[in-house]
Amino acid sequence: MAHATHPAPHPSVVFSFPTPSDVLDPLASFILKAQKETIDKKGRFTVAISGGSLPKMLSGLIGNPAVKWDKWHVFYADERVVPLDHPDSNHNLCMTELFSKVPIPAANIHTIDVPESSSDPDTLDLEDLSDAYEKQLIAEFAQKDSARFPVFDLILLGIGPDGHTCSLFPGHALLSEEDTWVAFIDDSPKPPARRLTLTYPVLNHAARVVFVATGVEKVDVLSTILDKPEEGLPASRVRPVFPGQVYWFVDDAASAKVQFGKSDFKL
Ligand SMILES: O=C1O[C@H](COP(=O)(O)O)[C@@H](O)[C@H](O)[C@H]1O
Repeated sequence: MAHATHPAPHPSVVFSFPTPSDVLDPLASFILKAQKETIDKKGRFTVAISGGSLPKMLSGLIGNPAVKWDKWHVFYADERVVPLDHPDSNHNLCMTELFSKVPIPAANIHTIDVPESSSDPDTLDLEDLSDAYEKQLIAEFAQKDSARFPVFDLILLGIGPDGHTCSLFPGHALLSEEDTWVAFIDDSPKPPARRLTLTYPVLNHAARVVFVATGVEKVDVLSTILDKPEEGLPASRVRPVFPGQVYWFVDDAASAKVQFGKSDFKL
């Protein structure tokens, strides 16, 4: 069977700033520009968001009247299978750092189906949970366009010091997932072990993927991701199909060893 040929993905764009706090305003401005372009065209803004250090880096959006929170439709790029109010939950973290501080309608935040204060989330079936989360994505995306995979307007990701992103870990079988939109993992090398994650087919159909990484603990992995993509670390494999684009918002401590060209930030 003949396969459609796609133009090669755009090279990543890397912005580096002196300190983590210098990242906040440019990142917020970038997100606002993406929001405006998208809402002007289709009236809603679909966003996937990670946990870890990322939510705190979105503080430049808090109190900004230009953010149209009622148009945001938020999914989690990955989630730990723990109660939604558990300290390990990415939703709990995003609520604490961002969503509790802004007027986003609760219905626009799509969580996995693990009740708050659930006493034994380990009894929940991971396949059922990932299927249910995929159904939430289908409800948002599949009826609005005929694309085989959802096209997020913006995916906001972090990286671990081992090069993982979402819950896609080095050497794991999930790196080869080509079909499902949401997958589960029960052997995450970083606790907690049981997680759901968006897959590469979803990440690699996004309109924009923004990685945020700061601090000296990311310095070695960032140069491997950007300068040695042939090593195949999970974050290096995020290469959205044309016209999708990857952007990096990093600080100088994290990018100190990066040879890959950096761009001046301008909107
Ligand atoms: O476990 C996770 O780790 C990554 C990276 O976290 P960070 O604290 O080093 O930024 C995060 O992006 C992901 O959402 C989370 O589940």
